[in-house]
Amino acid sequence: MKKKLYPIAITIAGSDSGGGAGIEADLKTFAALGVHGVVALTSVTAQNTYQVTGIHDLPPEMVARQIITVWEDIGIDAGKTGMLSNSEIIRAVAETVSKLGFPLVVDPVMIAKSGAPLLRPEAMNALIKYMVPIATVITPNKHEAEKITGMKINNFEDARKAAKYIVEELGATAAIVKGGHIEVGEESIDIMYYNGKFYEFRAPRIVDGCTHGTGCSFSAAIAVELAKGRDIVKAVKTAKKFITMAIKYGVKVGRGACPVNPMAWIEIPAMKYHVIESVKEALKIIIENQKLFNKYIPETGSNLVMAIDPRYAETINDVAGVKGRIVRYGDGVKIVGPVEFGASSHMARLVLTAMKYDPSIRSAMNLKYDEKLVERAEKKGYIVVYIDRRNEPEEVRLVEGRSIPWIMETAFKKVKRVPDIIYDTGDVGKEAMIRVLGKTPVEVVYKALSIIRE
Ligand SMILES: Cc1ncc(COP(=O)(O)OP(=O)(O)O)c(N)n1
Ligand SMILES: Cc1ncsc1CCOP(=O)(O)O
Repeated sequence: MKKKLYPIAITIAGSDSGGGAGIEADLKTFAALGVHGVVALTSVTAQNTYQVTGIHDLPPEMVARQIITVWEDIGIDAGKTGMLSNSEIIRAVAETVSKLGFPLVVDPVMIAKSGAPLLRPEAMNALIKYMVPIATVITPNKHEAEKITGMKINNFEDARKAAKYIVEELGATAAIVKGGHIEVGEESIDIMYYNGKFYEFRAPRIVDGCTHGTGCSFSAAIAVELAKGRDIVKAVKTAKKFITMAIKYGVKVGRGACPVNPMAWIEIPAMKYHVIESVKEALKIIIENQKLFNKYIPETGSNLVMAIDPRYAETINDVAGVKGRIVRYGDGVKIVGPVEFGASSHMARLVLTAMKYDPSIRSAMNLKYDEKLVERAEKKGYIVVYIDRRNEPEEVRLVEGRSIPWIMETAFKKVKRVPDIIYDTGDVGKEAMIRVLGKTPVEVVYKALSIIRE
């Protein structure tokens, strides 16, 4: 069968005016995972990260009409439901989806993270009676699974029983009981029952991540993978990876539970590509001027680095640099290895610390200390800071990796901003060094060239 270039996924769900959950989270998820998303809106909510102040349900015929209208022209390969709000909407959706017959992920939304009810109490039975049997996959959390099954879920054994019950007694094809609030440990474990077997999906638990919209985005990601024709197990595996990243790199806005970030899935790889290209572009300028740089490459070698966006940069693995560094070679220089993330330790930590003070400073390079370079930098009006490494406290010296952050912190304290240049004249076993900082590698290299040139 010929593969479709644009698989279509539908979200049948409510709108979250805060942009974190509901159709807003679903459409971001659809786009990030590469399908065309279409919508049947069920309800408009006035909502932010900590409260829901209003709910306005659409007429059930209008919900059904949206699904049918999209189907007739664009087609639907798979769908998901979110907030269905009342029993009339549930019936209209169940009837329409059953007629059209596409795979459906049911996220049995009942209560918002903020605590507001999103399903009327009168609709609980309709949800169990009409939605569960047509679910290809249903994705309840602990509370939702308890409501659907009438069981108490206190551990993974209970979660297994509930998942099996939802499939064997209530008629879903597969049921995933999400482990977010069950036996809280180092991992977040979801339990799925499907085709007579149990499956576990594990991911490291993100302690301080953003969770508003988690259920929406997770179920939307499963729907995407089903729309692409993946089997249920593969679809859930991808969705688990996807949601872990969306929680970890959440959108830190609002006073309540901050929203997940489905765009992280594509934004981070795109950024990494851009960062690598930026370092490479600047390395070309170094090679074009290698005779000038030759004299100013330190014995330990030089590195040129750039970090990804400060919203995402955490460790040296988020900073790209030259593997094996830049070294002196004949009367020029040699770029020893490829540009890679995690290739630099010293300059990467310098930039990570600088970004805490000024997120726009994402790049740096080190040069051999020469007083002429310092003089020229001062003459040019750069902010230049001298650090006396003999003042490095004992507790900093003794801890691997603490010196560079200390140098940056001390320099910042002196001039109340991230300087253009931080230099030191060395200490026992420590080579004297000039560090040039800037927004981009090209800016850093031109800054370096401007003080190297006589
Ligand atoms: C319109 C709308 N739909 C669904 C939700 C639920 O989202 P959230 O409160 O973050 O809970 P989960 O996504 O984890 O189930 C909502 N708040 N609004
Ligand atoms: C600044 C510096 N200090 C010791 S080695 C060195 C050069 C660059 O090191 P890295 O490749 O770890 O950034």
